[in-house]
Formats: sequence, C-alpha cells, structure tokens
Amino acid sequence: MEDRLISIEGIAKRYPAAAGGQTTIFEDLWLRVGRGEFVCVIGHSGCGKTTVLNILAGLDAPSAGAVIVDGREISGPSLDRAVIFQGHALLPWKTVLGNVAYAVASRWPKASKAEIEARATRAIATVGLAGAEGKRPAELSGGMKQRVGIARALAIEPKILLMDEPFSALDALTRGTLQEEARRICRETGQTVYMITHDVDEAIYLADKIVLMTNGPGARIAEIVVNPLPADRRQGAIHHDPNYYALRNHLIDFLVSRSKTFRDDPPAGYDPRHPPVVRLDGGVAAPPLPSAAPKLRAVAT
Ligand SMILES: Nc1ncnc2c1ncn2[C@@H]1O[C@H](COP(=O)(O)OP(=O)(O)OP(=O)(O)O)[C@@H](O)[C@H]1O
Repeated sequence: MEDRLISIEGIAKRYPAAAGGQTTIFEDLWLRVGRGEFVCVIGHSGCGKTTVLNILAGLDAPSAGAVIVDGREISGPSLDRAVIFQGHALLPWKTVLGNVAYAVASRWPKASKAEIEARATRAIATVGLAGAEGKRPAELSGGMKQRVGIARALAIEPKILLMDEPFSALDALTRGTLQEEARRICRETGQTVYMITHDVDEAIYLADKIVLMTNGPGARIAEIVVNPLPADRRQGAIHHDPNYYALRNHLIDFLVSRSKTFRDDPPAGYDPRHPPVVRLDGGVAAPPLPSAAPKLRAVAT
C-alpha cells in the first residue's frame, strides 16, 4: 500500500483569452505521488508543467481542484516544499555558506548560529562543494551555482523537492555528474521529488515514475509509466538494460505523436481520475498503444 504524500485532485488552470472567454491550459489532472518517490514529468512546451509545479509550490493557485500534501490542502508556499529552478536565484552578496545558512535560518529561526552553520556546511559537503563555503556566486561556475541551489533546498529537509529543469542549462558533463549526485542524495535521504524535464534520458535515469502530459490547451495526464530499470542503475550503463530501448521508444513515441492526438482520440476507457499506469514488463499488451510500441501492460491506479 502506497504511503501517499501528494494528491493532485482534479486541478485545472484557465486564463482569460484575448478574444474573450477563457483558455484552459490543462484540466482534470489527477496524480498521486508516494513518499520517497522520484517523479519526472514530460510534455511539450506550453502544456502547463511549470504551472502545475508552481501550484504544488503554492506560488500559483488552480482554477479548479485542489492539491493535498500529507493530508492537508495546500494554500500557499511552505518550507516543506523546496523549489529548484533552472536559474539558481542565489543571493549575490552572500557566500555559498551564507546562501545556504540563510535558508536554514528561515526554517529553524530559533537555532543557534553554530547549529545553522553546521547544518549548512553538511549540506554543502553533500553536494561536493566542501572548500567553497567562502566563495560568492560570481566566483562559481554554472554547475557549482546549481549545486548551491540543491544544497540550499536539501538543507531545509523539505517533504517535497520540486525541480523545474534544474540541469538543462549545464554542459553535458556537469549535467551527468549532478544527475548522479541528485539521484544518490535523494535515494539516501528518501526524498520525494517532483521534477520537470525535457530530456527523456534524464527521466529514464532519475525517475521511478514518468508522467506523460498531452499537448495543451486542455492538457491531460495521458499515462504514468513505471520505470522498469533497477533501482541501483548506473548512468553510463542504463542503455544495456533489456528494457531501456522499449522505455525510451515509448516515451519518444508519445512525444512525437500521441501527445498531439490524445485529446481527439483518447484510448477507450480513459479516465482522467485514474490515468493508465504503464509497466514495461514484457507482459500482455493492452491499450493505449500505437502498433510500433513495445509490449506494455496498462493497469488502473
Ligand atoms: N499569466 C498568464 N496568462 C495567460 N497565459 C499564461 C500565463 N502564464 C502562463 N500562461 C500560459 O500557460 C501555458 C502553460 O505555461 P507553462 O509555463 O506552465 O508551460 P510548460 O509546459 O512549463 O512550458 P515549457 O516547457 O515551455 O516551460 C502557456 O501556454 C503559457 O503561455
């Protein structure tokens, strides 16, 4: 039985349309995320991924529906939910230690300076930045700044880590290293993560579950793909896993074709409250599948 931490319950987002009326960016989104799960969300630009993440962060509100975290409906930002954006948003006048300590002090306002610095120093070491505590953001590379962003988020021990394409602005080598560290840290700490990515391989490496969103307007969650790769996967070797190409093909096929056709041609029996959960286990094939897709088994949540 899943220990549910996040429950997205029928949320929609609408904006006034230029020609009058309203534009519905997405509607009737339902998703449950278990404690300790690493969820990656994939979908084309404009389908509302960032809007959903902002709603989870409490920075935006849905036009309909609700988000329940740990049994309570969220109504605004909270230190229980830390956000890591693509840009690092560090305070330029503070050192690495100062930036992380600032967040720690907001979380535990009664803690002593020594306790705050000790906690911040530990988080900085966790992301491999020991020795750089005294540097200011202008003295850091993009990868180092993003590490500080991760340290700052982790240092406050959030219930949920929300990441919006956190590695997309980095060079390939740094991105790979940070993906490995993010996965290691999140596994070691049992961190629950909700992350947006455009990078299919990043999702395959990091996620326990991959949420596929259809194109907007009126975007939906088309399905939830359970990652069949073993938990102790290694980044440089995942392409040797027998399920790797089937998974990759399935995700790319969705982005290339089904994300566009889903709205007009949803699979028979599609229920937005229970998007199909797809498992690549070589089992019996079930809809919704294009003919070229690997054998999948779809089960209701
Ligand atoms: N304040 C606003 N008023 C009107 N439309 C808006 C507003 N904010 C966002 N939108 C629209 O909502 C849609 C979803 O935006 P959002 O940034 O959530 O998409 P996304 O899937 O994260 O895209 P990307 O992958 O490009 O970051 C876009 O079409 C955007 O133009």
